[in-house]
Amino acid sequence: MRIYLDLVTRSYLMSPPEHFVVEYAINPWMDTNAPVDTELAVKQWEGLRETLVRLGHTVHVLLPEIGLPDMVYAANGAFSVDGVVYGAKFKYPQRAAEAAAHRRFYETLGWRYHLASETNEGEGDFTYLPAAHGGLILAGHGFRTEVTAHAEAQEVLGRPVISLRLTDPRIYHLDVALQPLDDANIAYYPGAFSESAQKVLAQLFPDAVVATEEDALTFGLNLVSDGRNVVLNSEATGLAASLRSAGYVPVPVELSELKKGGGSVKCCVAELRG
Ligand SMILES: CN(C)C(=N)NCCC[C@H](N)C(=O)O
Repeated sequence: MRIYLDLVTRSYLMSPPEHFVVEYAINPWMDTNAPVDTELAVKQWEGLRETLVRLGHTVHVLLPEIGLPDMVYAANGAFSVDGVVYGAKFKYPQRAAEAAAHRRFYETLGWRYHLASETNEGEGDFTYLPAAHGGLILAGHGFRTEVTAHAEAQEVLGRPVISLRLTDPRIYHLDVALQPLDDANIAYYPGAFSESAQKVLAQLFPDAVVATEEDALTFGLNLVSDGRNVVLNSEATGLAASLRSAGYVPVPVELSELKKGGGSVKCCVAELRG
């Protein structure tokens, strides 16, 4: 039987997809000719927000802005650890203005905000495990975040950063390939990483839930876990079964419209680590 030591109430930031459309293509999932149902996207997003609230968590809402259709992917706006925020600096100009909206939010909370010099996409490519090896940041590079941002994040946040190179363009952010399940363990798909990164992950996380390519491409790993409940895309039925066998409680949600922009559960949810 699994004992849920890490189960605490968490705080999240989400931004509703009121202006969500696919009018540019900056990742392999985006097709500007495929119709998007914005109303359905809002309904599905609301289902995700309600799920997190029902599980006992706090969800703050960042007002969406006209002309920033990807703002719904709130995880990409910053990365915070212990009330210190490393701001995003987006790779593509289409998303650049989102960083300022996130900055205003964190400054309202009174958190210390650091403006990044290096290109990075917040929690898209950074994650934190407080109880792994004394507190470890895992960071992806290869498609969006520059590896130089990993060193900058380590300086700003004062935690060791493990750099992991991503190699599959369909899996262009770390949070499509790997997510923490609790404060010390992860689920990940090895095939998304370089051989060396795979060795590093196997060494650091011998008890990880190892996912398949299908789990990753159904955006199953783009999950939000509170240490017990794992909220994940309803298409990822294989990963849900693996998580259940490992002692977690999968909580499927439908987010088909937001997959058209190249994201799912985790992309829509920034964790506020105060
Ligand atoms: C899980 N992923 C990939 C995220 N963390 N974010 C989704 C960003 C989608 C946006 N259209 C883009 O391409 O930037």
